[in-house]
Amino acid sequence: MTQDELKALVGQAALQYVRPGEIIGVGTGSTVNKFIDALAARKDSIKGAVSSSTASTERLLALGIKVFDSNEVDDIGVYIDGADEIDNRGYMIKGGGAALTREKIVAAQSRQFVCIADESKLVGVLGRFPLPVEVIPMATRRVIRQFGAMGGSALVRLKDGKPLVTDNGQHILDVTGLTISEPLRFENEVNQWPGVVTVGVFAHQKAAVCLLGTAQGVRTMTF
Ligand SMILES: O=C(CO)[C@H](O)[C@H](O)COP(=O)(O)O
Repeated sequence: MTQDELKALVGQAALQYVRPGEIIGVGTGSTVNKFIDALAARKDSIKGAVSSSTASTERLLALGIKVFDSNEVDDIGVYIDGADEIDNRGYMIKGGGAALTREKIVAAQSRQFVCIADESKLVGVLGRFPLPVEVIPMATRRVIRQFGAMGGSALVRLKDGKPLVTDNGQHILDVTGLTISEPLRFENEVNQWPGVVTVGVFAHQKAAVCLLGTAQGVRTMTF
């Protein structure tokens, strides 16, 4: 099976976590796009969605799914999102699509995080994928230096030759050279650096379930 087919497989499998009458949380990325496509068949059974990006919002609206502002909603039953890496404890690196801050907010608002990913995303230790970090532009140089002191190397993510601007008006650093063996401690530490909006380690908002697309079918991991 191709990676695209594995993504479609887990996107479809995630429908089992969508309960009638609920508002669901929807993440961002190519795997979530497969989930949104599958959700179209169930759109009349749910109340609507809270979305983690303008890209997902547009896709949901185009299918006729109501999108609520996160501040309008008290309770989200399930949050479905992809990951750039996931380990066997449910800790993740996210933010490859630059939506990490809103993803963390919606995940924190939800009772259950269901991660959908193809098997290439499963790692022993987090850190192979460049770690996305959303930063306030005036803090960029300082935060780059702080990652340097930790042994990492941070670069500003570019789009069309200019710093990418997130949905929140901020920039993204991609950090390589780190091995994140203690994700909770790492997330706590980096979150305290002035100017860091969100670090792409999802340890406090880790997955409860991962639907992993493999050549043998969907493997369900629970944490
Ligand atoms: O965190 C994300 C976006 O900010 C995505 O979940 C992550 O990048 C995975 O994307 P894809 O499903 O396209 O591989």
